[in-house]
Amino acid sequence: MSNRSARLVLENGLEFTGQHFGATGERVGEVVFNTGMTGYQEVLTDPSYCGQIVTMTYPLIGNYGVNVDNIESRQPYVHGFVVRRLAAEPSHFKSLGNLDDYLRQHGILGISEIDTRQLTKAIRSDGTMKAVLTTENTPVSVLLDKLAQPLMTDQILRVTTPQTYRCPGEGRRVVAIDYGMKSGVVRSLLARRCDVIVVPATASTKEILAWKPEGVMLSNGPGDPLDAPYAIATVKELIQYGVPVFGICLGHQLIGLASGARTEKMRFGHRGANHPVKDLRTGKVYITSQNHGYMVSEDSLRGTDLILTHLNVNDRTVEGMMHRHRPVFCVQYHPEARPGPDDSDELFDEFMRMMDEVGEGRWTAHA
Ligand SMILES: NC(=O)CC[C@H](N)C(=O)O
Repeated sequence: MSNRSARLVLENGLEFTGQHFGATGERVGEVVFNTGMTGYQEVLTDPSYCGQIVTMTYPLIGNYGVNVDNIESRQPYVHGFVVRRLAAEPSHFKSLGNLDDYLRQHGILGISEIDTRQLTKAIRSDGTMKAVLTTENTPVSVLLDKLAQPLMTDQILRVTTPQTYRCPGEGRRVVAIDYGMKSGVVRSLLARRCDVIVVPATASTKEILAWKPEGVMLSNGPGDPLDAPYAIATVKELIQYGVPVFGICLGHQLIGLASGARTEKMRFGHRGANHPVKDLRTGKVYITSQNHGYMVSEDSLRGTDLILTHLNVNDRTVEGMMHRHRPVFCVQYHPEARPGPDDSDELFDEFMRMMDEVGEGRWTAHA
């Protein structure tokens, strides 16, 4: 191989050769595709992608460079980044540098000049697969042996905040459980003047309630929700206690599991900025930002206290639920947007109203 070349090898044996950018080395992950035309920096820094190699279906990436505003966490968490063409000379008034340098600084491997259409079609037909991205000369047989090993299952613990911290505000006190939270979630709460206390994923119910929260926010996060039994147990206790709870993405899945519903792995998931979701309560359709590979199974809601509130218009999968007897609701998509549309921003207002109603003793169950 030339010293600029890199390879992406999938567990089904498919091999792509391209040009490397960013860091060098070898890294394994689950290969997934995102269909957003923009938003690569938000994708790179969304901790929900920890453990995954992401390919962008839009063919030109890096064209507006990198800046300090479009980040969703402390650092990029993806295990690799795959693009068709990397823009050599970015142009944007906010741009502070290029993607190549940015990924190198953060130790993330990138590969360009890949037929991302073929790769995406392979993922769509064979489902999400393990893959290895390498700039080394490792023989394919050795790479495939590596792929035979199970992937990590402790992503949440790798990305959650090690310590509790506070983003002060004058308004309602919200404890946000950080399972790998995008900063957009805190930003949306602070925009509503909330006093936000961010706690680690392993925080106990007692620790959470000691803050006397008016509401609890369950964040997005990486991996299979079944790999976090400690989180399912805490969410179950919080629901029983009766504190208002709003869950986003992984938070939604945890509410499902804590209430006796099931989750399952999707064939290739939803990752992009234009997924249509219908609010069954109003009939209104929203264009949503999404990033998930697991979902709550609709048939498993039967017999639980959860009511289906939102459905994906493309494939009719569960996109939102609320609790019959408790002030708890959640969505599988991202009202905090970034990347993607702000259409669902009002869900944060719904959370504010719910906290007011509970605080003033006006909240009534749905049953
Ligand atoms: N963005 C998220 O919270 C993703 C949730 C979960 N890790 C999934 O892939 O389904």
